[in-house]
Amino acid sequence: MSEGNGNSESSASDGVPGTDTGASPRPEPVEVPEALVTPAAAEAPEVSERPPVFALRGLWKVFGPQADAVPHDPALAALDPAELRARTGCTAAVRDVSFDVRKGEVFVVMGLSGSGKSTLVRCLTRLIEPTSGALTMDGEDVLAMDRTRLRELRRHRAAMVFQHFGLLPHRSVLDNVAYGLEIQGMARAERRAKAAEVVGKVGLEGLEDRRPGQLSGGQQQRVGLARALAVDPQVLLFDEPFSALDPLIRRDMQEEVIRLHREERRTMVFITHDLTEALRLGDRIALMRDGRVVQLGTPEEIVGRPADAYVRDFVRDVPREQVITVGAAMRAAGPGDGDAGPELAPTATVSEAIEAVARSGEAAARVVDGRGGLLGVVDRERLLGVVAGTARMPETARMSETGTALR
Ligand SMILES: Nc1ncnc2c1ncn2[C@@H]1O[C@H](COP(=O)(O)OP(=O)(O)OP(=O)(O)O)[C@@H](O)[C@H]1O
Repeated sequence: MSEGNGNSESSASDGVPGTDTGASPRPEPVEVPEALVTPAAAEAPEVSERPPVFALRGLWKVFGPQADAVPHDPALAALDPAELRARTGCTAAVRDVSFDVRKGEVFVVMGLSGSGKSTLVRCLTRLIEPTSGALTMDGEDVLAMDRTRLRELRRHRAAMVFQHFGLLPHRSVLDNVAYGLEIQGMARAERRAKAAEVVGKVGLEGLEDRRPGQLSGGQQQRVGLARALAVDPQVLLFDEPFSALDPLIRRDMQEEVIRLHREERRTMVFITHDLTEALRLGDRIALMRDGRVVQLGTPEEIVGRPADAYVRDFVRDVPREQVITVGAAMRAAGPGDGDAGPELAPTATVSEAIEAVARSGEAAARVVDGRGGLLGVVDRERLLGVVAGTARMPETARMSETGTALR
């Protein structure tokens, strides 16, 4: 068993026909989250300015007897999932997907069961072989890598954290954490020292000598996370790591990921079918449906400006005021706007602005930059418009960055 190369690990839906329902069901209502502010947004440089780690262009993964023909035949490529299956026996799990995962971001792949999330993320390290398209990591052609180079990629550069922790039952926590380093050939003393360091990082001090069976689910997942971190990969890939955990533990683990990301700024790709989790963790979210990326954007963009009726329906129950910032909701300042009302940074949420305005008794809040310069104003009407879903969010360059737009 190895999560280093991950070959023995498979998600519940891998290879399980019947998880593809063809027609996409309606999304489940979301749990009402407390604060959905993008975790790294405030301090990080613009995501669009960072170099890509993974770059995907026109990537396809088709399962079935005529797989290779589908991407190259416009008539077949245009069929909906049910028609494609009926005509060819094939499932296009990933359809013509293009995007960049940028250095230091938490890139969330979200979608309902069967939308292609696991297949897509497994294609990144060729645990599943893409059918066609282009894929690079740090500019290097992943599809041209030989076995040795691929193994290196999986062991050193991109580590996977799975839902089923894949821990070795007869080994201690410390030796489980050290496992990836052992595969890399690191000497025992050195790898145990490194593992001990990482155990501390994920809050497992004192449990080093326990066996996995003596740990709770949350603790086991921490071991899985520590094992992936121990090899110091450039990218962490999470495949629904927390979906088996109960809600409170799950929340703890999400906080853990946010904290680790704040500390290390490691690039993370995180699969989830849970919108609340996606909004909480993601710098950007790729929302998948039937193998396609139907929208790619920040949580604020997805909630504030859904690309189509499907996305709108998906985010319908999200408390918009907790996601949308005053930077997006503000209007230009007019005469007399400059001197009254509380001051807010553009990254403050509408919810925070409502509270600030209510406390101040003023009619509006002023949105100011770091030096106190007035950027705009959010008045009561604007704030209510966001809550009611009637406010129009401004178009930004990043909002138009969908998979297809990149080609
Ligand atoms: N080995 C396979 N052979 C045939 N079809 C497959 C295979 N693996 C996945 N599929 C199909 O590809 C589609 C996408 O599956 P995938 O597991 O990537 O979805 P997912 O979004 O990760 O779903 P879940 O959230 O349930 O894990 C589904 O229709 C699935 O049935």
